[in-house]
Amino acid sequence: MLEFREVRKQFQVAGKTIPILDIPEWNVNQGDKIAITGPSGSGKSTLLHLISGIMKPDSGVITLGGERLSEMNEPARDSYRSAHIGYIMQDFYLIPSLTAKENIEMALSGAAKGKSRRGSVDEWLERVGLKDRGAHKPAQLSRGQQQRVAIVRALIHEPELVLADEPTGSLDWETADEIGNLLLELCGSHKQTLLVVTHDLNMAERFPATQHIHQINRMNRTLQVQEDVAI
Ligand SMILES: Nc1ncnc2c1ncn2[C@@H]1O[C@H](COP(=O)(O)OP(=O)(O)OP(=O)(O)O)[C@@H](O)[C@H]1O
Repeated sequence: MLEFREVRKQFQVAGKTIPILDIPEWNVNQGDKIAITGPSGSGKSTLLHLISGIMKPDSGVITLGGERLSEMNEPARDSYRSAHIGYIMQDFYLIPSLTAKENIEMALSGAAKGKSRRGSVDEWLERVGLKDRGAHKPAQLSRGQQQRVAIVRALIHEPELVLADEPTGSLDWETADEIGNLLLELCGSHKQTLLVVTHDLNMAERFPATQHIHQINRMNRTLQVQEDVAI
């Protein structure tokens, strides 16, 4: 469902070009559940930004669900993302002035407003243990509860692909455990593809597959060989 071919991404910083990702070939199948691990600064978030179309690669082809995402313009990538991808960001990005329910409803548009195939917003809130919290604003919720709202917002329109960037990064271990289980449970019973960037090894171990960014990124593979030699 997702293919990378000769994808390169670099950034310009203070007049210098810094290569970040160089991915010759990477394939993800529909329904795969993959934890992506790797050192800080190795390009994990950049990888998710490329997959979601938030960023474009400098060269190469990214194909998602049979569509060439890397060749779309920004509005087309944005509308592709809202229709097909659920993105759980590290800092939740809930709108502070809206209630939990209103934050979730934003992800449902047109005919789907108020209800998805897998139930109403209230049913989703109940499913994630927030039955009585729909009218609460983000500041009135704990971080774990805010993360549950962010998860429902990302999943309620039933995207084929779910991306999560450090979904347990700022949570205590017990809450992190619950959130990890919840994500796998909600995506597991459906043919949804789930890619999670995480530093949390407990979380990664729970996934059927773990891929280190070094395995995906040719440049990082070279770097790893050098590190190994240095050791
Ligand atoms: N917009 C940008 N402009 C310039 N450099 C950037 C930009 N975004 C990311 N970088 C750089 O690209 C590299 C990879 O960043 P990225 O956030 O993808 O790493 P990461 O593996 O997700 O790190 P972490 O685990 O710390 O979140 C870093 O060196 C970062 O400074």
